[in-house]
Amino acid sequence: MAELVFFSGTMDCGKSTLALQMHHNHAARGRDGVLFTRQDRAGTATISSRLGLTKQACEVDDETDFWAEVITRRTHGRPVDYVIGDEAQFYTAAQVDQLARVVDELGVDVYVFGISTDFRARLFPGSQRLVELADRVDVLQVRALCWCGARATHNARTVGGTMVVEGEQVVVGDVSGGADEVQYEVLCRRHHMRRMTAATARAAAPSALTLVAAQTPLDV
Ligand SMILES: Nc1ncnc2c1ncn2[C@@H]1O[C@H](COP(=O)(O)OP(=O)(O)O)[C@@H](O)[C@H]1O
Ligand SMILES: Cc1cn([C@H]2C[C@H](O)[C@@H](COP(=O)(O)O)O2)c(=O)[nH]c1=O
Repeated sequence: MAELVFFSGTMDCGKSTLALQMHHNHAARGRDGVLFTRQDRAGTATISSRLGLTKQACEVDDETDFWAEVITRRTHGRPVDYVIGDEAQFYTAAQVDQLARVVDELGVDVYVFGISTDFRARLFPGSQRLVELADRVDVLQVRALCWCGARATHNARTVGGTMVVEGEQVVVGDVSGGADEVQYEVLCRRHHMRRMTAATARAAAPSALTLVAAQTPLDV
């Protein structure tokens, strides 16, 4: 039976890598798939993994109708056995409904990848709808780590290393970048709630942070 699976995790935990691996494995067995993404860091119509893989994909925007995308391809003779969607947090709730319909009425497997929560630890609308509708939510097993060594569960937005809690929900960016730029850092819940990034922890207690590197996770 076809299924809608939401593969979720923090930024930088390997979601895009897994999306491209799944595509490779299915395509290698002769299955026909369509790749989608929205606002990838590397540019329009691209799925990019920090491990270096990139693949062309269809860019999703507010007008995209996944039902129509699949029906059109099938009308033109493509079987469309599966759909892979990256950066699914940026999809609209209506688009997630379309994906569920593609699974249920067309028997297409839909595998979507994205972060669940934003820099304020609030669900993105697309992710919320996926949690509501997916047959399964799979949390990626590769652990992204907080600076303290604990499993990172939250995404912080930083400017100059300091966590910010005001701003637009969507600001495309990376976990590394120029010091003054908006960037992101993954944290455990405790340090997200305390707004304690690696830079602020280092400034507050340089020796404690050095210690953390040696004994992880540490109760700081
Ligand atoms: N130089 C590297 N060597 C080995 N693994 C790396 C390297 N750079 C990134 N990675 C791996 O790639 C992961 C990020 O993969 P990516 O698919 O881009 O993440 P996501 O889509 O979840 O943001 C990191 O968690 C790490 O495991
Ligand atoms: C937390 C958060 C993230 N984003 C953006 C930043 C990146 O462009 C993507 C996540 O990409 P990744 O492949 O999972 O690293 O989302 C955002 O716009 N708003 C946020 O709050």
